[in-house]
Amino acid sequence: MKFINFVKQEIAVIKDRDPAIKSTMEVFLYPSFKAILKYRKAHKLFLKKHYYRARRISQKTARQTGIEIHPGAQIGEGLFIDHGHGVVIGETAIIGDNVTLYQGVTLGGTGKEQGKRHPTVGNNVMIGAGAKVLGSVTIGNNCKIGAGSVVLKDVPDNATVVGVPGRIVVLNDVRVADANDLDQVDLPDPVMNDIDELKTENDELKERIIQLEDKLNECRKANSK
Ligand SMILES: CC(C)(COP(=O)(O)OP(=O)(O)OC[C@H]1O[C@@H](n2cnc3c(N)ncnc32)[C@H](O)[C@@H]1OP(=O)(O)O)[C@@H](O)C(=O)NCCC(=O)NCCS
Ligand SMILES: CC(=O)OC[C@H](N)C(=O)O
Repeated sequence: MKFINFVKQEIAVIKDRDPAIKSTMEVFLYPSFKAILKYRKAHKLFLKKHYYRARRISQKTARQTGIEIHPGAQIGEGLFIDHGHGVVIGETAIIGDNVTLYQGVTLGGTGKEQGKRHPTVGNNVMIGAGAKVLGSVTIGNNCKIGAGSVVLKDVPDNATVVGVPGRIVVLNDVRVADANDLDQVDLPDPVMNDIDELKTENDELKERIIQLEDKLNECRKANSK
């Protein structure tokens, strides 16, 4: 993409997603602007296997902006990183289009995986301040990851995830019941429920046997007359 088109796109993206911007010129002050511009350059070098030069750009940019994007990460159009401090995007992360990240977001590894070890993030996703998405997990399209969450599992499309570990609280615009909604004192006990059902069944069978024995005795009496 030509530089002028990149600038136009960035202006549109930031004006769309950040109510704090007041004038077009401010776009050049955003660390996100610099970090993404430099990432695109570093990524091209990475694809040509110029790994050292690519890393040199990304590390220098990290020092200047607080945003560390590994040149190997794959990033779609319209990424916006608001504020930026302490954002880390790992080598095998894949980010779709129109994604917003706030400060302190990590798209990182768990330290337990090799190869593809960073998250895949869908389109139109917002990841809140300080959230950590770890491992080769997939965040679906149109998801919101709450500030401060730690997400370790796949998230389906159209979900809001919050907490540590992350849990789905909204799916397809519907509030999802979760462990928080349970009565923590009288938790349901599935084994006890099964035993209760078996007891009831047993009582019914006992009753049935008594009825059949009564009938049998009546028949015997009738036959003996
Ligand atoms: C998660 C978030 C996106 C809201 O998404 P939403 O789909 O509109 O969800 P809701 O606001 O309906 O919240 C759903 C539930 O999650 C809870 N919740 C929301 N955000 C949460 C968070 N970050 N951590 C823990 N719980 C959270 C709400 O209290 C609510 O629970 P309740 O129904 O028991 O009250 C928003 O709260 C958030 O965290 N945004 C991050 C923005 C950010 O990082 N800003 C920094 C700017 S510098
Ligand atoms: C600090 C903060 O909330 O930032 C989010 C966005 N830039 C805004 O001003 O609303």
